[in-house]
Amino acid sequence: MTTKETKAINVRELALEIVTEVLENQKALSEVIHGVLDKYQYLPKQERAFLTRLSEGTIETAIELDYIIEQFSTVKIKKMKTPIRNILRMGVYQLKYMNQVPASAACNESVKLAAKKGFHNLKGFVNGILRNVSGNIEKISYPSRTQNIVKALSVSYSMPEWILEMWNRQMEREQIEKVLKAFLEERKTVVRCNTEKITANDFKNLLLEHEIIVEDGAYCPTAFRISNYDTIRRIPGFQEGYFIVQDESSMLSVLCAGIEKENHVMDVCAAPGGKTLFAAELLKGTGKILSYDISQYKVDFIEENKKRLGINNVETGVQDASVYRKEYEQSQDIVIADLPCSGLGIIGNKPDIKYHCTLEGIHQLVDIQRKILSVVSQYVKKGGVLIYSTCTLNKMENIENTVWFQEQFDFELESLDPYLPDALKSDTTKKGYLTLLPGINKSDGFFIARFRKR
Ligand SMILES: C[S@@+](CC[C@H](N)C(=O)[O-])C[C@H]1O[C@@H](n2cnc3c(N)ncnc32)[C@H](O)[C@@H]1O
Repeated sequence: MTTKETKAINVRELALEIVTEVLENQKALSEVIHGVLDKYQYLPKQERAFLTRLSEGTIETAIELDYIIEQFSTVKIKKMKTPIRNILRMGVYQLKYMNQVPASAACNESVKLAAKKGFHNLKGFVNGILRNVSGNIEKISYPSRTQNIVKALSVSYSMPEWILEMWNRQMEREQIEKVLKAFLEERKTVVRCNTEKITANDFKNLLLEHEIIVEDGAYCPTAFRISNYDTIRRIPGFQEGYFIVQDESSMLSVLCAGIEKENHVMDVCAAPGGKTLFAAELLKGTGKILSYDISQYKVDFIEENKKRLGINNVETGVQDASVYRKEYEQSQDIVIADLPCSGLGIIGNKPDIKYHCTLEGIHQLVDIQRKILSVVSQYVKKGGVLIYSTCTLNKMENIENTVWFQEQFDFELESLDPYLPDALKSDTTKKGYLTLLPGINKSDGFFIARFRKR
């Protein structure tokens, strides 16, 4: 592709495509953005970064952007034509959050984009609103915290009100604000070094040699927080399988399993394989891991990671965890049940979750989680361990499921403390469960419970 041809690609138009797919058509941001970035791989690094920042940022702050737009528009945001609504959102995002974009460029490019999408008649409307926002950006008044705290937090942190109301019943106000703030902060990517192939120290030095910024993880010795890289696949050591992207919360859940050499482990909802492959590493080539997921498409991700990391003691397969298989009855030392969940703990990385999640969806997930737990608990040997984890923050899917499980089955919670760094030990970890909160802990939002079969 020549420079002339790349110039013809309007990055803001691509961002509009991403924002529309996610905010209007309920698509998952990670899939849409990867699709676009793959298709336009030849775009220079800077343009890819601009595209990512503009589309992710607009989605992340959409509730606040809508609030701002409505201060300056006589037409309600919901009544606007879809492309105009999203062009305005992106325009306001550039004005408010992208200092490197001159205000005139943010306005002019938005007007041009409106025309390109066939809305010549609305050029003046777009121009008028954006110029007005630009001239008054410092004077916008936000909803009062004393009058309506839920509305105020919803606008400031772009979090749907129903989620805040639910959290209000479950968490302290101070905790909620820390979590909300952390979701909007720029995050480093966390990777786990594959010590089957390279020592943590050599891996760190390799990254530093390539001018990647590296910090040690907060809780796990082989975890690193990295930044200043182009794409994951271009990081040195990726092809060689020296590392895998994995949050420390996920690593901790595997450590809490207390895996010992020769153990037989089953990971029932395993794709893309983060926990499976860490468990395999802890087994040091001994024992066996059965690693399943619901579709071949998903299992292919585990296989891809397994091959890249050079792990042999893992057998993968397609299996619906909610369907009982007699041959596994009481066969496993450890069952890892990292179940499908509403994902409210990973909104920082996947901001689309907050718009797509519903209370009804959560109730359905609780049913699925309970169904899977009741099936896979039968695969644990007597005296074996079951780890239940989710990457969500709500009591229904976490502690309430844990209590329910203990009441229904012959399992008891067991302390996590032998497996945790001191910084994470608490009254609840002693009882057998841990809730990690972004902004308070250096991780995604996550829940881990450890059960022993009687
Ligand atoms: C939270 S993710 C698992 C992440 C994985 N444990 C890791 O650490 O990389 C949940 C997984 O459950 C899978 N899943 C959903 N329903 C399932 C079912 N009924 N049986 C098996 N897997 C299922 C999804 O495809 C998804 O990959």
